[in-house]
Amino acid sequence: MTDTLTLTRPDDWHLHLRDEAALASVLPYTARQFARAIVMPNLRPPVTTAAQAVAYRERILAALPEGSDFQPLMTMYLTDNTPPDEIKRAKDAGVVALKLYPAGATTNSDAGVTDIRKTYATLEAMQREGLLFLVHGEVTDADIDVFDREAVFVDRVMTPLRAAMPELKVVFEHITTKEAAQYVTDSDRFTAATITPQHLLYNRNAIFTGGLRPHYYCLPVLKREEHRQALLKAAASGLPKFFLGTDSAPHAAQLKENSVCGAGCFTAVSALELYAEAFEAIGALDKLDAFAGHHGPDFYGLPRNTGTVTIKREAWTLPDAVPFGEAQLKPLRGGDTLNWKLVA
Ligand SMILES: NC(=O)N[C@@H](CC(=O)O)C(=O)O
Ligand SMILES: [Zn+2]
Ligand SMILES: [Zn+2]
Repeated sequence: MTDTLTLTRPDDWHLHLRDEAALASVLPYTARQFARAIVMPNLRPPVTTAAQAVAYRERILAALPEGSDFQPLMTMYLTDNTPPDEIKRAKDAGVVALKLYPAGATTNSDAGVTDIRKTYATLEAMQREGLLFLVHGEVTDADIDVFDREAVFVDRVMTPLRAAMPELKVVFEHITTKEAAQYVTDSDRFTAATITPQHLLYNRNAIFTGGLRPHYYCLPVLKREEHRQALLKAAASGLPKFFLGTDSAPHAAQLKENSVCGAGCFTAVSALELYAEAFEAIGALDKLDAFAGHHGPDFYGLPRNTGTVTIKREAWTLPDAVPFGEAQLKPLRGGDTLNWKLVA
């Protein structure tokens, strides 16, 4: 049995840091585990311009713990009206990607895209400039069952998008279904996907175990077991198109434990440990290093990190709650004992 695992220092390719006091509360957890992270732009108001992305990066750097060399990788929120000439400014400002939030699909997506064809001129500019396109892959039509929204997105949006923009690098974010896993597996080298720890560890029963469990509610929502199995297979396949993206998405506890519960699981405190648990359960710990530390930078065209981190088999209890500005934040699995621990 493996008891100590040394991994390439990993990056988180999908992360929500929020802003102000909330940012200051959650950033140290990620900066401790990861060298870099793709920072999502769904603030209120969203980060829609290069200038806003630069200002947000400054606020993140200012909130970092003393001595941290964590590097935020900035994204912008695509709208129906993002002008194509903003892409050149974005590139010059060091922005690496734009994010598609279909209007109404998830947390802070009201300003999102109503019809992707409206954005094609901007996507063409991204293809030219080499910026990546990150997609929340769910259709939002009220007549589509919530559990089918990702699979329908593959047919209605992904397939035509790939045909129209074949050399745009697209990351299908936080995939949750066998249809998405299959689509990405079969596609060419311009398409990749991130996978969260919760979608590797849980199926939709977790939301309903002994009562309604708001901390297991995120979007896209957890799916049936057959989908979880397909995601595990993809994550452990060794294919370079699948990589780590926690989608750690903090919401104050009082807004999760509420009559309307916000979507998002907060996993930043123990992200690597949760992935290790998922990979170990299928005997694939040897595949974790490339998933967490190689495939992401390779796809983004960035250098791999040179340092390492070590995780150990050691029982520890995840805190029930941590501060979140003035509020409290409940980590997924808070209060539980985890069997892997990041030690250095
Ligand atoms: N995943 C989630 O359930 N929530 C994310 C938004 C997102 O990534 O869709 C959030 O910002 O809270
Ligand atoms: Zn999303
Ligand atoms: Zn997200």
